[in-house]
Amino acid sequence: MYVELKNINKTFGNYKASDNVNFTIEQGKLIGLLGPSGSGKTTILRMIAGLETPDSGEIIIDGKVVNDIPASKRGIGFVFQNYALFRYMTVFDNIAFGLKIQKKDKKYIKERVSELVELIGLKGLEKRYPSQLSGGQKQRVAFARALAPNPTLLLLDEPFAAIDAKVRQELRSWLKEMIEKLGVTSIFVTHDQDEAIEVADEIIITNKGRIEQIGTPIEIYQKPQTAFSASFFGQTTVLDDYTKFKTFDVVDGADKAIVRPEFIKITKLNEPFRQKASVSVGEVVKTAFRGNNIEVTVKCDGGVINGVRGLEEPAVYHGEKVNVFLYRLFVTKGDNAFILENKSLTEESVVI
Ligand SMILES: Nc1ncnc2c1ncn2[C@@H]1O[C@H](COP(=O)(O)OP(=O)(O)OP(=O)(O)O)[C@@H](O)[C@H]1O
Repeated sequence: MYVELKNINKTFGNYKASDNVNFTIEQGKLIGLLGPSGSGKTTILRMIAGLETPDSGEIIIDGKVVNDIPASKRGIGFVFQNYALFRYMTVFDNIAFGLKIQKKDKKYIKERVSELVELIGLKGLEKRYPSQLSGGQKQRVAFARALAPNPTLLLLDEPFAAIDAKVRQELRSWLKEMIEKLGVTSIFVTHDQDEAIEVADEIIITNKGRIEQIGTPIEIYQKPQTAFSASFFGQTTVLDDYTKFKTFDVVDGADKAIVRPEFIKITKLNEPFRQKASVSVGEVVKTAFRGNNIEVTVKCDGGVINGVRGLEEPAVYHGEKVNVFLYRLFVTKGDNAFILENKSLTEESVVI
């Protein structure tokens, strides 16, 4: 394991920003720390960097406990959301900054900076000042500056937050490619689920100072282990009473049932559908064109749910009665989440 946090606690006043945080990260992985505002993501990053001290617990990097090692000696690169470039320094000098502090010789600095300028695709702009760069370019320079001293670990705090939507998209894929190519273990903080899904090899979900779940984006999306991960991730609707939908097991003491649009099949009454015997009938209360599909909101006996229909399927209209079939749902009980599959599907597979 390359980075390990063991029983980390950190309190600010009477607020527990880290509550017994434990996780391990393998070398070369790109990890997303994802959670709502105030859930303790930045605190974790700052403790790893050495900018904040845990009240208890151990931070281990490359097999060594680093709690007592100052930030400057941890060999970590840091990229902040607001670029934090030195305004009165050129691109070259910004990137060279860490190397000058390390007292590297001029020849080495020149070579290293030109290698990095090439890597970030800004060759020819070495003499520009930050004010003469776009947001995306500034963030690339910040990335190169953090990489210049060959850090063993790269920490990025909301690295895309200050960048406008279109460039952000480009920068995300660029960063992912770059980190894969360099193989440097990296942890980035985000509160944006799409960003975490798209960029991270693994996601650590934080909530109220605790770790809710750790896994690949697909694992967390498909198998949320806690009530929080089930409702935080993806576009969800909560049902009033899932037992009104046919062929599901009933969980004693369940609090909520959560569905995602891809768990639902909405069909017209006369449309052929294999599980027709197990559908519920609902009424369309809203339709919205979403570019690559139509979002359809249906009021059923068990609650109001959102599903999607493809653009090539026959249209459904406001006020129309439709069939609704739920493939699966997440049921929460306390902090736990369970996945319930529609029994009509399993029964059918037994028959086959
Ligand atoms: N130096 C500090 N002094 C006092 N309270 C702090 C300090 N740093 C963080 N906190 C508090 O600790 C909690 C967790 O903060 P943290 O910045 O780690 O959350 P976050 O998940 O990164 O949130 P955001 O997405 O808003 O940045 C917050 O309630 C915050 O106000």
